[in-house]
Amino acid sequence: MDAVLTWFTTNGGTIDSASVGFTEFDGAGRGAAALCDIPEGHVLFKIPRSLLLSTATSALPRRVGLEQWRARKMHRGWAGLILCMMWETANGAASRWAPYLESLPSTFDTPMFWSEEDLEELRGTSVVEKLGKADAEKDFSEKSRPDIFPPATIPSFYTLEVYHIMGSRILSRSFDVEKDESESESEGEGDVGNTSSGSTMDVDEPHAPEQEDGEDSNSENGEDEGEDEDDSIVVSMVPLADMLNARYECENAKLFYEKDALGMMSTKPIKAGEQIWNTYGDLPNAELLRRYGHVDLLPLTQYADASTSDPNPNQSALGNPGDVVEIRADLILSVLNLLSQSQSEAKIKERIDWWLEQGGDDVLILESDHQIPPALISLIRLLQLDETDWGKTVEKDKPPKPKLDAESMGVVIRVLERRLGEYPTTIDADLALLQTANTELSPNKKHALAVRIGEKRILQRTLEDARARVVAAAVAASSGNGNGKKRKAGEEPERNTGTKTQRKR
Ligand SMILES: C[S@@+](CC[C@H](N)C(=O)[O-])C[C@H]1O[C@@H](n2cnc3c(N)ncnc32)[C@H](O)[C@@H]1O
Repeated sequence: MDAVLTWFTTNGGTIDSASVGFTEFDGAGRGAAALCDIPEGHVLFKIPRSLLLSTATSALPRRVGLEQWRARKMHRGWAGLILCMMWETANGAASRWAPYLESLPSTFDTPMFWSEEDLEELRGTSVVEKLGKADAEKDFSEKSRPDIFPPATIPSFYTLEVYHIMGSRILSRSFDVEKDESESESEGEGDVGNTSSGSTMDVDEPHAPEQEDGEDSNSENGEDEGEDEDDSIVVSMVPLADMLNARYECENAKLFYEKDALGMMSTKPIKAGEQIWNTYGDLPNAELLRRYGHVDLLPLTQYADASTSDPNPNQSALGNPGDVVEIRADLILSVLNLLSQSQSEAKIKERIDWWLEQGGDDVLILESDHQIPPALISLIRLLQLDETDWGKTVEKDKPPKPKLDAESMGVVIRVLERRLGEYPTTIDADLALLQTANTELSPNKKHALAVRIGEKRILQRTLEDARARVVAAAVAASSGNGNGKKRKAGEEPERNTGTKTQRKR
């Protein structure tokens, strides 16, 4: 840490060392802490743009030749930055970033580096299919440029293993930085630095209203933005800013653009001794684990009474409030097939294509509010339409309203049941394991358990609520609902306002 801090300050970086100290945190590696009470809006440290490591600042792209660099698509995705980081490391002390690169980790707790046995613990979650290991390996072989390395350095600095290490450093530490147009034009760099947006951490305009975080990449090699790639963003390693840890909704500092530098500024008052937290976007545990190798566990009040079979409700009610469950559209299709409600394959494809063109997603997201996502209902209804109504829907150019009738509620329940069945273990078995074997479990197994339990809690509660609604609707229907109107089981009760009810009376 001392070496990197000295390098930072001797190369133009500034740290308010009366306010901020860097230290080790139990289970979270290095981080920053407040040395005195810090007010909101205070600049903790400043990183000159020249210390950012990216394809715009490394000399490698120009050395390879900008045309070649582009022709090999090194300006897209993360392959270019990975190669720059490998090359700068191979340059040893001659690299401008040598002490910084030496300070970065070379081992990671992310599932990318897990054994098959540990990965099996994540079955049912979306983590494994998003690892992008094969894509990264394909990139390594296709965009291979061993010729730019001195031959003697190849076995240690230009291997698939090092490629994965650099990819993981980018995944867990990079920032999306807007290109400084004036600077790049004056240096004649043009758009060399273009690369796809894949980082969770981003930089804000000073005092700008809170912005949505940039869309995350789904693959480790950051390649999947394709044509929508934002050419004004450069994925960059930002020394020191990448030393801040993060925790769900704890952000008290953020990186902001300044004229020739990026400034880490407090976004809230921070008390002496408190940790200084950046934000990684308050991600669900599945994504935190995939990108950063840790999970967030906070008290979840809505699950305090989580399960009657839970021997220790306090412990099991820890989790990440930002957890979600992903439901793939093909699961809905297979449920409809089972219920013999499906159209022919060609017709289904036509409707799915139309749904995607309308901006719909092929992955539906359940959140911790346990509401059935309107998009899920709308998609189910779209797939259930007869030919006449499908024709009318296309004419109207609008997907069906997310109105939950009895038929679609039946499908929703089957989809949730099937989704829950994709995990090899039940939530009660997981909670029992957490209770009985917590201290014996390896960190990987504990992390996988936290991800699984978080997702299953959401699924189970959403399913219970949906089933309760069906029962309530059936009871109301059999009693005539008090308004003379019969409802089918599962159909939503009319949400009368007090005034309406009075009028009816
Ligand atoms: C941007 S770096 C932060 C600095 C890092 N601690 C270090 O030693 O360089 C992100 C990494 O920090 C660790 N980390 C960040 N927040 C954490 C947390 N709340 N709990 C555990 N580890 C955390 C994870 O290993 C993550 O991959």
